[in-house]
Amino acid sequence: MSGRQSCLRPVVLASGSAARRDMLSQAGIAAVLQPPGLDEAPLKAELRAAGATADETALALARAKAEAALRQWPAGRAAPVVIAADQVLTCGGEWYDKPADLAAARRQLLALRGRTHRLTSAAIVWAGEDSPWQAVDSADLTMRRFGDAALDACLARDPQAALATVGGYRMEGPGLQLFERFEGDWFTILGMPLLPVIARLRHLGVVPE
Ligand SMILES: Nc1nc2c(ncn2[C@H]2C[C@H](O)[C@@H](COP(=O)(O)OP(=O)(O)OP(=O)(O)O)O2)c(=O)[nH]1
Repeated sequence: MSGRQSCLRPVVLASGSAARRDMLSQAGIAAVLQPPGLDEAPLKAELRAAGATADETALALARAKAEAALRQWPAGRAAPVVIAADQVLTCGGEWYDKPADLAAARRQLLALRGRTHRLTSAAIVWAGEDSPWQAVDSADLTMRRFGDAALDACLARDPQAALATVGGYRMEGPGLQLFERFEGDWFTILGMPLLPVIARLRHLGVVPE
């Protein structure tokens, strides 16, 4: 079969993330989008209070999103292959969440200015096994000591990024101007360790070897 998806099972992306939607689609993976509708905050707080690491937290949240999507899957339809992911931002022992508004995004970016923060992205691929396949990867991103003018220009050019991303920036957009360097996988930064996920889909026969 050509490079078409060969699996009879639908692939579900349990995410409302445009970045995850786009990276799968651009890689030629057709997925049904099913945002999990999960309130992550209480689970994240519980995990942190229990001393979970960023890796453990991102994996647990990704799994919770996959479970939420499976609960919504219509009975009687072919069981899907579910992909879910989560991303955690940490810096100097502090954990950061998606900014609530532009002012919070500005404060958060000022807090990260001139420092290196870590993005930890976890993915779950669940095809009905007792326990799902999982992968977690991190990238370290160093921000310049940018001026207020550069920050305000970035927020003005890409206000959506400030609210749709955990860091308040899009690396593939004007946010890149705030950075000095980064080390790690590009897709991990965008929100999901994509190559291991595609390798898992190959293993499951969803995409050809
Ligand atoms: N386009 C883009 N998105 C980014 C970047 N860095 C982080 N993100 C996005 C990916 C995720 O959508 C978001 C991380 O937050 P979450 O892991 O909680 O996912 P989100 O709530 O967006 O979607 P989901 O929980 O999967 O429904 O930040 C970037 O540089 N570019």
